[in-house]
Amino acid sequence: MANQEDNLFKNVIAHAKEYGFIFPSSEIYDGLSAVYDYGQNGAELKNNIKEYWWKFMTLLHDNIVGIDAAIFMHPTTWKASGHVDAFNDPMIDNKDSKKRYRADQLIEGYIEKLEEKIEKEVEKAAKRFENFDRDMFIATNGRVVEYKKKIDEVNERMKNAMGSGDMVEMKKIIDDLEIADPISGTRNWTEVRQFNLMFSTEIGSLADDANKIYLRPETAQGIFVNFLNVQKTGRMKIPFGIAQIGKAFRNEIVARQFIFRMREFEQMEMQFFVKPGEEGKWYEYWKEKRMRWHQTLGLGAANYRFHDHLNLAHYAKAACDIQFNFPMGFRELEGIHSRSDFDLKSHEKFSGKKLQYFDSEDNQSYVPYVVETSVGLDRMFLSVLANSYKEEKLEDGSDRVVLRIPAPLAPHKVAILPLMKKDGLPEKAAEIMNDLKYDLRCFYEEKDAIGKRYRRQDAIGTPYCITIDHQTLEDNTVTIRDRDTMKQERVHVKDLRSKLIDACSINNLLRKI
Ligand SMILES: Nc1ncnc2c1ncn2[C@@H]1O[C@H](COP(=O)(O)OP(=O)(O)OP(=O)(O)O)[C@@H](O)[C@H]1O
Repeated sequence: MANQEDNLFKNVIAHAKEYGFIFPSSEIYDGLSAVYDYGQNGAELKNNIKEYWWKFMTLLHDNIVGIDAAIFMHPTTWKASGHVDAFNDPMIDNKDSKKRYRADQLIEGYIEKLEEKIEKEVEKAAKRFENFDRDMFIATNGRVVEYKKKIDEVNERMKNAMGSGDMVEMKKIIDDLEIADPISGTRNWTEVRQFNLMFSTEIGSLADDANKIYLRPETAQGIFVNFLNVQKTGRMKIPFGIAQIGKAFRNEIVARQFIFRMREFEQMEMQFFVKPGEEGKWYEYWKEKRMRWHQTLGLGAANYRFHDHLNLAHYAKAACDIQFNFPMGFRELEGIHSRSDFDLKSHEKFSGKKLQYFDSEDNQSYVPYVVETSVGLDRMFLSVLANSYKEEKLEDGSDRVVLRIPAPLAPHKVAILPLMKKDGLPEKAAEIMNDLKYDLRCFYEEKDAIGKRYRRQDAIGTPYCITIDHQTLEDNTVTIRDRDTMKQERVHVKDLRSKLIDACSINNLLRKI
């Protein structure tokens, strides 16, 4: 990360704490690594993101229903899903810095550097030649062709090593590429070891292996095991989807970068069950739909891109990420996976129960194929927070920090500010608030000068401030101040509701998708 972006990210993190968005977990005991608590403003923002997702899935699609499965599941679930045997990350330690890394991420970092080199060559050439043909240049320039060859070769070696669980080969790749620890600068590495990411605990009073259960590492399996329950009781016809929002737990090897990679986090997942053979069509459909959902938020379309997976899981037909331009660069925000019938078939095998759908049109039973969309709620939160955070210099020479959070997601939609604490202004303000509070989350404040109060609302992203002054008592008008433009206009109290609801409603945002 470049220094400037690094500093900005640090400021975002500090701001999130100072203004009640995110606190380190159990902070009075010095915190717990990669675990965070959401504060009074964070919880509201998070709930609004959930609502935007949940309503998109379950209101806008009459063939998608939502469930809420338990975190604990029968331990065989995780045998069937492959997590007990294969939910591992390869870890490696540097003996000098004593830092721990994911071996695959070290190798990916090497590949990223080659990709950056290619981009630099492209940029240089684009400046030199008129009518520059990027694809032609990449296909023919000697240096770029070499870089690309190297990338393919490394990717192929890593894919094979990860696929077969060959950790000796993973270590060899790191040695061959002469990858050094960014901290110590040395290549004094340990062997690469597999590390299972699932947390386990015991159920009941006996602490022995027979009672061992796991904290779910993904919410998807709660959907798969309930597939027939939902299909039958909801009389669902294929294609249909099951959506869920819930906690997931992963003992991540390297948990840095604030809430981007946590050990306890939340996922918003939807499994879409389709007829075998139709998964390709639905995969494309969901890719497009999910991208539109993101872009409608208004954080800037250019901040999103697709990234196709080259290394597919053995059961996957296709997989891609929607990446977001986080402060540390483009990273995965959401995964879209065509998972075939792997999960349901595997649960059939391990449970001995049929998980088939009877298609009355074709008069046949089959195990449906699945297309999954899976987005991290905390990563969504980070994308909104980091993108909204702005340090601005104003015309009068002063500074302000403002969170330009999309209005429908803002923790508070409107601040109600009586200009003074006397002359009946607080009473009038309370009257206005009592009318608005059923539709819009309001923040009431009467302390300090109005300018100071505006700044505090800017810092928590409140899109509108309403000031009640003496004129309000005469003609029932108030001033509305817009967070982003800082412009103020005089509005009649009776017009407030419709004006504010229009701008702040999640339902209106959903209409734009
Ligand atoms: N440790 C984590 N902390 C926060 N969010 C996470 C974490 N792991 C996964 N997610 C979120 O859940 C989504 C779906 O999970 P999935 O298993 O596809 O992630 P993943 O491919 O393992 O992610 P990564 O490659 O970043 O570890 C991800 O796109 C991400 O938004």
